[in-house]
Amino acid sequence: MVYLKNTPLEECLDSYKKEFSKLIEIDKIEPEDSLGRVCADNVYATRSVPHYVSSAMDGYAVKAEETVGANVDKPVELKFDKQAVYVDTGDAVPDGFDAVIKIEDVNKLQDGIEIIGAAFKGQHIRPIGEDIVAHELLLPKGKTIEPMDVAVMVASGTKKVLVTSEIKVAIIPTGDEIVSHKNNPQIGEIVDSNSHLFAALLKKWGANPVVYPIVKDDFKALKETVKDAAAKCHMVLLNAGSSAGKDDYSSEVINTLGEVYYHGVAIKPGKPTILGKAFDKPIIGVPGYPVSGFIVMEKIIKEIYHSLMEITSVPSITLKARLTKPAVSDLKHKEFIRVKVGKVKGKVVATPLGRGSALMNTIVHGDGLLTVPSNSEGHRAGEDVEIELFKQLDLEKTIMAVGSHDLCLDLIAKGVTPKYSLNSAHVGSLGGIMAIKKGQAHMAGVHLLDPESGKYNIPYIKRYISDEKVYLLSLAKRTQGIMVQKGNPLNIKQIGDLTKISIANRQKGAGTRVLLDYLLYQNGISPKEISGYNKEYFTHLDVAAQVKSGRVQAGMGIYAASKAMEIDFVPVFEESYDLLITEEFYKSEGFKVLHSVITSTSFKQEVNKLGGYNLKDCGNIISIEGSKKK
Ligand SMILES: Nc1nc2c(c(=O)[nH]1)N[C@H]1C(S)=C(S)[C@@H](COP(=O)(O)OP(=O)(O)OC[C@H]3O[C@@H](n4cnc5c(N)ncnc54)[C@H](O)[C@@H]3O)O[C@H]1N2
Ligand code: MOO
Repeated sequence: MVYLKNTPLEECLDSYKKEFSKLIEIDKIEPEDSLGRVCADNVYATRSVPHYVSSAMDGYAVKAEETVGANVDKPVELKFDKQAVYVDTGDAVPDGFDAVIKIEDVNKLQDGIEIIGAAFKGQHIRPIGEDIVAHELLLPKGKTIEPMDVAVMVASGTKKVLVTSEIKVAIIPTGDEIVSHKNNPQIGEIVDSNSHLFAALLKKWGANPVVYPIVKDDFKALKETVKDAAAKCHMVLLNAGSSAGKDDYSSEVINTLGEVYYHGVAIKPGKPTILGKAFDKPIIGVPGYPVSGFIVMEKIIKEIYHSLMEITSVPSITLKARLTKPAVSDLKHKEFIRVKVGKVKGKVVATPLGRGSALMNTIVHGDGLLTVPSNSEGHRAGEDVEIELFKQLDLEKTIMAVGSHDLCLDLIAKGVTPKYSLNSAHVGSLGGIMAIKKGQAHMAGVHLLDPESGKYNIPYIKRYISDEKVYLLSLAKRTQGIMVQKGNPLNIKQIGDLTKISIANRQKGAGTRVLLDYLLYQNGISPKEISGYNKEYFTHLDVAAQVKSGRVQAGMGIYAASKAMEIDFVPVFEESYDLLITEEFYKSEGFKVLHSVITSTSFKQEVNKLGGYNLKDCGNIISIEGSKKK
């Protein structure tokens, strides 16, 4: 079967947008009801603000020329009514008066005031139109109305504002496996989260989403639903069924009702997007994977929506950052890579996150997008790139943690919020040490056993970080063990038992993998004797999930992960999970906040609730001097 074409994004958008005339329906509404709506015409002020000469302070209106020469040695006296009139802030300044002296700067007498300083003409006076002048342009056509826009319209006399009618966008979730979030999903069933994502985005943009009930993979049912949606809405989004699987009907349905212009856009994620037209309306097939859906909404649907509504797009917030890891890309697609951003040693750094189109967490925990154009193979680590931020970030208040993951880090993240935000990227203990060495992180979670000395972390830190002083904060002693299926049906008791079963392992450089290697070595077992030794997973929870699913019978990990996955645990070893900290971060305010969280009673209580941790040394810090440091 011939798969989809791969048309460049800009080419698709340019020609597709031209297919549709602008939506010219207009509502005339009161300004107070207009928040989030889009101006269908320029809005001009009908009244100046302020519309009379007013006092900016509580005090006395005076005539500037009568105050000339006043000083401490020669105070000037001004009589009430003719020379000085009391005014509150906002009061009209009487005719003939041209300055206001603040009440605290006058000495009140029986029949007037005494002043010890001259007032200049216009002092503390707000002239007519100081803020807004009648007939000036308040809001241009195409502007989305914000809270202060409502206020200026009301203040400057707008009685009715012309806004573009809210566009109705149909969202049709499809797929035999898709169920409502109100159901308890069975194996093979997937909760419809996309409809909620799309509806929320559309609402944020000011559109009116209409979510249809989930439609099964049935050509006729799908066709009827699209027909109904096109009759009732301005645009139709068909979700999933966009690729070329046996039950992927979106393209066929659109072609039957109208025409498919493009099937396959050269972007990643989002490749199988379908741009079509039926009944003169845009009918768009959005890919099923949630991140693909998000990118297609942001990069395609938003553009089309803005074009139909003649909305002026607000440019996104961008920032230059240095990549901590390579971001490779293929030549065929424009790729949108999610990244985390932080500031370490005065440099803004960005760490690429997982690429999977199903990974919603990369949007939730990510800070922005790195766009790699087609015809580019991407970027090397250390290159400066531009990041499009999801939201404004306070980089001075961001703590970058790169290294091994532990559930305690999530509790620390909760504890430092809202003063700071903890950004963590999981690259294993060794990856964390290297990130500290390269100045790409403030701290790294580490738990690496040195097989020769039997000591944790310090030998590795000394080996890899030789030219600077760093600090090691003891977080917890963690019980590492063998995670097994509930009830331990295979009666696994020790490392030797792993030779009889299949396991899931951690990635190279992960402390848990180093520990497994050490224990295998001590027991005289070669990794080759362990089935599944080369199956790599990035977190304890990933391994626990493999065990829970029954795909493997065991995996090394921490107690808390087995507890979270409701499987069983055979304790084997107590290891040190520490935080490696740069000197710069150690001396910062952020570290003080972090340390106070770690040593708080509430943090310790929460860690103890997770189980499998010993906190006797928690919070202790040692410094490690680089051997090459002069
Ligand atoms: N043989 C090929 N298969 C696929 C290709 C390909 O090139 N060749 N492309 C992959 C890419 S890339 C994407 S993206 C997806 C697009 O899939 P569809 O749009 O056809 O959607 P489905 O296959 O039905 O579902 C994919 C995935 O998304 C989940 N999904 C669907 N709807 C929802 C929803 N409402 N809420 C949450 N999640 C949803 C669905 O369960 C699947 O897991 O195709 C690849 N395949
Ligand atoms: O296009 Mo898919 O959206 O790459 O995952």
